Amino acid sequence: MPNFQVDLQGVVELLSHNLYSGPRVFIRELIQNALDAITARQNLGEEARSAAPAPEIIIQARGNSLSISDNGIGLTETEAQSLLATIGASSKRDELGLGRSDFLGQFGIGLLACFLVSDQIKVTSRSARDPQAQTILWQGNADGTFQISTATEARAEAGTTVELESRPGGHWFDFAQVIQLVKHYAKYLAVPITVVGPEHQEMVSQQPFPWHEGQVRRENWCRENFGYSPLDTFEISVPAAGLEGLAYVPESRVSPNAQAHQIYLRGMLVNEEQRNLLPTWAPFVRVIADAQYLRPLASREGLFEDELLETVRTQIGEQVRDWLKKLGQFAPQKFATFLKEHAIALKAVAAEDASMRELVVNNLPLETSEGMLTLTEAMATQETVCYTRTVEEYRSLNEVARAQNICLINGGYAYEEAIITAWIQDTGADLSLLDPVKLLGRMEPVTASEEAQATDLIFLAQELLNDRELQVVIRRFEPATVPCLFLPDANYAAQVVDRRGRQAAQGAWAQALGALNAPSENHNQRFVLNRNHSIVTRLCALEDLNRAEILLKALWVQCLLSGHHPMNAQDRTWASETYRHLLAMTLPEDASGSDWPPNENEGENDAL
Ligand SMILES: Nc1ncnc2c1ncn2[C@@H]1O[C@H](COP(=O)(O)OP(=O)(O)OP(=O)(O)O)[C@@H](O)[C@H]1O
Repeated sequence: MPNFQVDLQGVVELLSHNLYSGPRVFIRELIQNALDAITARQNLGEEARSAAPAPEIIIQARGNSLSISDNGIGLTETEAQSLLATIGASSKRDELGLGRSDFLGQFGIGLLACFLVSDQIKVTSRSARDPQAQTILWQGNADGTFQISTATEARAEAGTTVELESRPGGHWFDFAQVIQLVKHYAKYLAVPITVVGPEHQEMVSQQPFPWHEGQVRRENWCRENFGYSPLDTFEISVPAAGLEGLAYVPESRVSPNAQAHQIYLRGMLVNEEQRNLLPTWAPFVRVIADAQYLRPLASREGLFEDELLETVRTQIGEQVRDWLKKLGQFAPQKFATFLKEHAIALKAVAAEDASMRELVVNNLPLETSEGMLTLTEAMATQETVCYTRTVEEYRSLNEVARAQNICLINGGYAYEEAIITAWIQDTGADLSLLDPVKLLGRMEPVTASEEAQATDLIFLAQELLNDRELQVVIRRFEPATVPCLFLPDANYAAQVVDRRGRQAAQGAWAQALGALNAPSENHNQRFVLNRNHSIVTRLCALEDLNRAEILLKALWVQCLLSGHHPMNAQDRTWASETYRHLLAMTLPEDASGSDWPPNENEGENDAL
């Protein structure tokens, strides 16, 4: 049966454009092969291991050519024939064809990356399996041809050398370039790598990972690599994945995009921007870690999403929670800074994640009518706790709610209502949206004679405010300094949001939204006059209904302004009238009161 034909150039094109981030990955693939060969030699057994020289990798960067030598397992002629020239063939898979966890390679394509920078790959190798093994020379070409022969010059030791020739004008094999690339991928590798240049040489691997360093160096690493000073650092470890690492929490808030982790596999860099290493609820932690057993993607530039990675995420998540707990217990000042700096990120996550919600609810103070309190503090110390959906509603009602022994929480800031409602669902806590009717129910009714005295006034106010579809009532409530109160109904916040949406919408959308969401008729709204306030007491006794009307309009306007409620055209006109009356009263000729109230028709539509 005929075999498939392979267009090598087509395959190399495919790798370079769809798999690898760029030609520079050739050096990573070569180092990984050298490292796997050293591991394979160590796997030969105790005897072979003790007879083998100390592992090392030497790279010669000569500008127009590059060679990399290892003293690993080497290749026999048969192995070279079957493994080097067959795309997809690899010696690093087990009997079931699965990648073996002690090797970095498994796909059998890595060596092809060399064709991204060279038209020729020359491999000189001597196998460590057989002391009598000959040195073989395999030469593969970008046009898809290859030759294999016995090398004219025998290697003294087992191992492999791969040589590449630069294309005209190529810069990949310059000494400085090679040093930079090797450092990038392999500076933490345990095996020594020496890069030899035309004039000097440099040892570039075997740098300690930051978790093997003292605190000062750990922090410096963070500044140099993540670009910020850490508020705190803690070690992480997931034995099931052979993972060790260091987690950094920034001193001040960082953009969510900064949640990119540095991940290494057995000392080789896989990805500097790994995203799925931590649970999404921990955007305030950035990690550098090295793992033995996580699986890389074929591109080797990310991690394969499997059960082990899921375990890593869960266990690192638990370690972040432990760190938070300890920080709260033993470093309250740092913990406070953490909460302050990362409040928005914490709240965003808490709206979705129950465990983060617990942390936020127990530790993040919210604005309440009793001062800054955490949700659990408010629930533990206050008899009745309610929340508002908007900042405006909170501002207009917090003093009055407080006086009626209701602790009011401002749920108008980002994520707060979502956290509160989710927490009520989690715990069944006795906490609800403030119902203005309930607030009204807590106010003291006036006596029958006071009610009778106020009848005309209430009737007049009802008539004046006819368009607002509200009920005017009179009660006694604290604080006595508040003469009146506008109590929107419980859906008020939703209406405000709706209204803002309609105002922001343009053209046809505005019309469509307007038709769908026409302002609803609302008879649950109340305008409450406070009989405890001296002006209201005097107003009830006032027989001059002209004056009463002016004062009622002024009270209404003041009530809207102090509660940050929206004003319509009529409210604005009344506001102008009120100011005009005030100004007229303060002028010397009007101070006698002879011309008071001033003529209603003068400057009717003047806006102040
Ligand atoms: N330095 C080396 N020493 C010994 N054998 C080598 C060396 N380099 C490559 N080989 C052999 O060539 C095979 C193919 O290498 P290649 O880099 O293409 O794929 P791989 O390393 O097996 O898998 P991956 O594509 O995941 O890197 C390897 O499996 C290995 O057997």
